[in-house]
Amino acid sequence: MAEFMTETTQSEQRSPAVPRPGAAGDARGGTGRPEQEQRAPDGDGTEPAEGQEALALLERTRALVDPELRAALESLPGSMRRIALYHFGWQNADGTSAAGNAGKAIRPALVLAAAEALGGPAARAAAVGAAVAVELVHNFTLLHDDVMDRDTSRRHQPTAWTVFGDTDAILAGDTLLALALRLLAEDAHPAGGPAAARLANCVVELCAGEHTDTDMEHRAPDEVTLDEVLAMAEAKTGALLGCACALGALYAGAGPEEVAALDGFGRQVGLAFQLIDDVIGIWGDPERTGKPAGADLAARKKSLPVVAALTSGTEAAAELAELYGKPYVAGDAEGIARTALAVERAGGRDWAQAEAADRMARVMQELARAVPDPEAAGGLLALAEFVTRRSS
Ligand SMILES: CC(C)=CCC/C(C)=C/CC/C(C)=C/COP(=O)(O)OP(=O)(O)O
Repeated sequence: MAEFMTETTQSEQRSPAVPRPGAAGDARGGTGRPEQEQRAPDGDGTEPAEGQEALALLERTRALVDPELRAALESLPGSMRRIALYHFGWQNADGTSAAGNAGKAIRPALVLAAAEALGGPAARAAAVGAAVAVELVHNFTLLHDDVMDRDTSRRHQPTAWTVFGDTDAILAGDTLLALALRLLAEDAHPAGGPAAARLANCVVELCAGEHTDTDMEHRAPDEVTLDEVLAMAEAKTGALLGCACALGALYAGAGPEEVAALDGFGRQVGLAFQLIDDVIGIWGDPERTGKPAGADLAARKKSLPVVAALTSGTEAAAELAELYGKPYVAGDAEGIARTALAVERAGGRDWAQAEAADRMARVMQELARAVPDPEAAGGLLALAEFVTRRSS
């Protein structure tokens, strides 16, 4: 399977490589498992045994979703198709074909696993178009997010805006969003219409979450509360994972209560996912993540571990607030290392890991409510564990 990545590499002016703090090992998931067990799969034979089920699901998802995804992209006008195929790694910038790294496929895997959990293989087959739609929306957000954050690399290749320019990358993102909604609106399955409406609502929530995220960058360090940043993470990341599960439920013919329960499950998975993403963003190994550790600190992002640290009332919190109060100076790797250490000393890292573990406990509760049969719930559980165990 393609290499596993989370976020992107930011512009070098904003994001130096960060020496890792003395006590800090690789980014850890919130499950409290030893680092070796939490390593994301990378094809070097170190995958934990319990991650194999998720890996197999992700691979099967790519096999089911990619043909429809590619067909949808092929239907686009040439100008947009070129950028989209480049973004998914299926074409080089000059239009020649490429092997591709289209991402982990976590969201479409959740759609298919939710559909199968409630409706068996027939529901899973019916939900492939919805899985494609969710993956298109996810990639719309990535294209736009890279422009906004000036990130220069994603999935080990230059971001679309660095190759085609801001305008074209934004338009390609808009096109993917429209394509996603068209796919659902044109689906003859009775769930198509409700799924389109649900996905559209989710995009509204995502945009509001992203707005809060960027807005927080400009607010003083002592102005942002932990509740606010948790709500932001739920909107920015949890909403789409929740929606993915809800769409799977809709295609299984589930009623409103089951759909809501699956949405709740996906949101908790999404929060755990973002907590780990934020930990990786500070202490992750750049070799594995493909982005220099500390990029979020350089951008003065109010990520979850940072806000936990800032609101801890510790001496290190005051030091962190002072560091965050000053703009990042390009190339100041030592300053970033001090900032990471302050977050850690103020308890931000421990908090994020404990919170991710807590979210996983809620994930289990939500899952038991949504899919009482443990055997049917197996795929969803494997995916939930996978996202909190990853280190890239
Ligand atoms: C409206 C707007 C611009 C919203 C932005 C929302 C946004 C980008 C949230 C971050 C979510 C996230 C951690 C993505 C990486 O997903 P992944 O690691 O699953 O990516 P992959 O597909 O490369 O595997």
